Amino acid sequence: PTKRTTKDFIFGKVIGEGSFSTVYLTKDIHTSKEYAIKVCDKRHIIREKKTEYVKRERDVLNTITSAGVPFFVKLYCTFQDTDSLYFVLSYAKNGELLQYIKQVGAFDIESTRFYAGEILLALEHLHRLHIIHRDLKPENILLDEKMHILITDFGSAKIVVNHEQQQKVEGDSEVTTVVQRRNSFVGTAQYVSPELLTDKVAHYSSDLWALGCIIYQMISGLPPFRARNEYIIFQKILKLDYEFPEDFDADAQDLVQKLLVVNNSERLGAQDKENYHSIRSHPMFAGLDFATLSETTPPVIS
Ligand SMILES: NC(=O)Nc1ccc2c(c1)=C(Cc1cc(-c3cccc(C(=O)NCCN4CCCCC4)c3)c[nH]1)C(=O)N=2
Repeated sequence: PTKRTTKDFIFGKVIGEGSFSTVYLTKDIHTSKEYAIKVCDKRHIIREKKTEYVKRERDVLNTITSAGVPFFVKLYCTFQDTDSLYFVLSYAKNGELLQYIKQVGAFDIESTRFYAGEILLALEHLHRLHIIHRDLKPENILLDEKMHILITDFGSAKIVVNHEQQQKVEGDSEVTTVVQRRNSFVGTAQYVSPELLTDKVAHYSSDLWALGCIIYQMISGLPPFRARNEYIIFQKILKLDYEFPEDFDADAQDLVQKLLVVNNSERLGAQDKENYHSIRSHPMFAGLDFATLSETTPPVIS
């Protein structure tokens, strides 16, 4: 197939902003299909030394798209011009999960169970592909026209090469990258796991920590670790300094407490192999049919 160019698309409104990218709603002039095009500014990427991140995002998106697993944005094609790189991605008509949490303030337990279940299935697919997301948060969990999730933004993802549970980031460049990443965690500090703050090691269970934070936020409306600046948030994370509101669902509280464990190897699911059966079997998910979830009509968020 011939390489696409911007002339093949009608660019619409901005639907996402990153530190060196902007996401536009677009329409393919040949098929009238809608896509999201992520436009990355080449000069900014080079100046901020982010070329490795962009290459990794492309590689991870290619791996996920080729695997044909549900619950992730797909990468349809890429192209570039003098100034920019273009990623043509799935358009998630209903936007970010975060906007729904803000709109309704707190999900009922049925919606929380459903979306926590879809996120868990997505993490099983991702981790089976030996990929750690490392920046999972409600802004990166999108909702398609049927209100199923599509996870996006793999700029911070890690491809686990030694297939161990733990990916030791070796060499100064990695440590520097992680430190830079920690600094670049502005706005997402609330979901970062203790191990990413201390020994700079990426684990599959780092994504399970983020799941715990997201379940807490779906029910209470806010993330568990909150403060007026990142440094205090990091301190609270390392001290496990958070509380549950009075009326927090008991099963959800028990699951969150078993995911928000400082020692990542003791986190629920951390020792599971094929799938996260320890988490699937938690009372929070009683009655949820994981095998048919992606074909089930989602509950109306309320
Ligand atoms: N960093 C990234 O990779 N970012 C990406 C990548 C791919 C991608 C991406 C971001 C998308 C973001 C997106 C944003 C939106 C969107 C933006 C603004 C408004 C709305 C919107 O109003 N949706 C209707 C539902 N809302 C729900 C919340 C209350 C008001 C009504 C959607 C739709 N999709 C997308 O569709 N595809």
